[in-house]
Amino acid sequence: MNAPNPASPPVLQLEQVVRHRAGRPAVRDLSLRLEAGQVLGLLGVNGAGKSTTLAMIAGALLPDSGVIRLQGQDFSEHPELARQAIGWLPEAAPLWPELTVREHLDAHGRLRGISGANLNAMRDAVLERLDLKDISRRLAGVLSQGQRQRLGLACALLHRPALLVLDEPANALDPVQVVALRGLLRELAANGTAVILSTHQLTEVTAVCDRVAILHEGSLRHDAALPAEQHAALEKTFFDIATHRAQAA
Ligand SMILES: Nc1ncnc2c1ncn2[C@@H]1O[C@H](COP(=O)(O)OP(=O)(O)OP(=O)(O)O)[C@@H](O)[C@H]1O
Repeated sequence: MNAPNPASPPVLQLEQVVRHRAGRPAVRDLSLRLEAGQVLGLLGVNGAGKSTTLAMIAGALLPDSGVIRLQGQDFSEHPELARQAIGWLPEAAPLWPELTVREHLDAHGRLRGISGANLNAMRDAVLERLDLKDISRRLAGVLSQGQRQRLGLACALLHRPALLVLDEPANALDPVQVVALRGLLRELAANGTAVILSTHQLTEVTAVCDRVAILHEGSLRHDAALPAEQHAALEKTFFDIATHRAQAA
């Protein structure tokens, strides 16, 4: 996908980020960078630290130490950056059951200072792109799991963020929607959006990611480009790390 531009800072940069949860290290000394147009797959066994990492990137959790930069700016000094530059889909899409699909998108837009004709255009674009047009007046409380997931994605995408942070985005999607999601992520990347997605599905990573990072016990054990000829090797790399057969990369 897009080659890094040496003149502009990376969209996302983590420097030696540490985070404890319930007194135990959940993320240890994590350094990572992501350029515009890259799609990074974040892998790891249950409890490896993926969701904790994504929540810190999205600004929902603070690191204990280390720095997170967004487009070159220290996140902790510019917390408002998250709202403008990041679209986040957490593990379970946070929805209000009593609001309609359309009202969710309007609320997300207004939170980001978007209104009027702009908001209408942006809302209609994501309703169309996420195949939500026919159910736009339905309450979130009666949506199926896959529809909820698509609404969560639509909320994350509405304001056209520079960085999309997706925790298990294919969860609950049917095979047709999984393929549509792959196409959407490729299209966003081609237009310069940086994407980081956590998943347990190695097939999702080989289908859309051009880089893969593997966390194990909170530490980054692998971070490399994923050219098509290495797709078959990913399974071995993952299992070597997950079963402690590999040394730290
Ligand atoms: N809310 C929480 N309170 C306390 N500890 C937590 C909390 N959330 C996660 N942890 C702990 O932090 C560590 C990392 O968890 P995290 O959810 O980031 O892993 P994960 O890789 O996303 O796992 P999974 O694949 O199961 O979603 C685990 O040891 C987990 O038990």
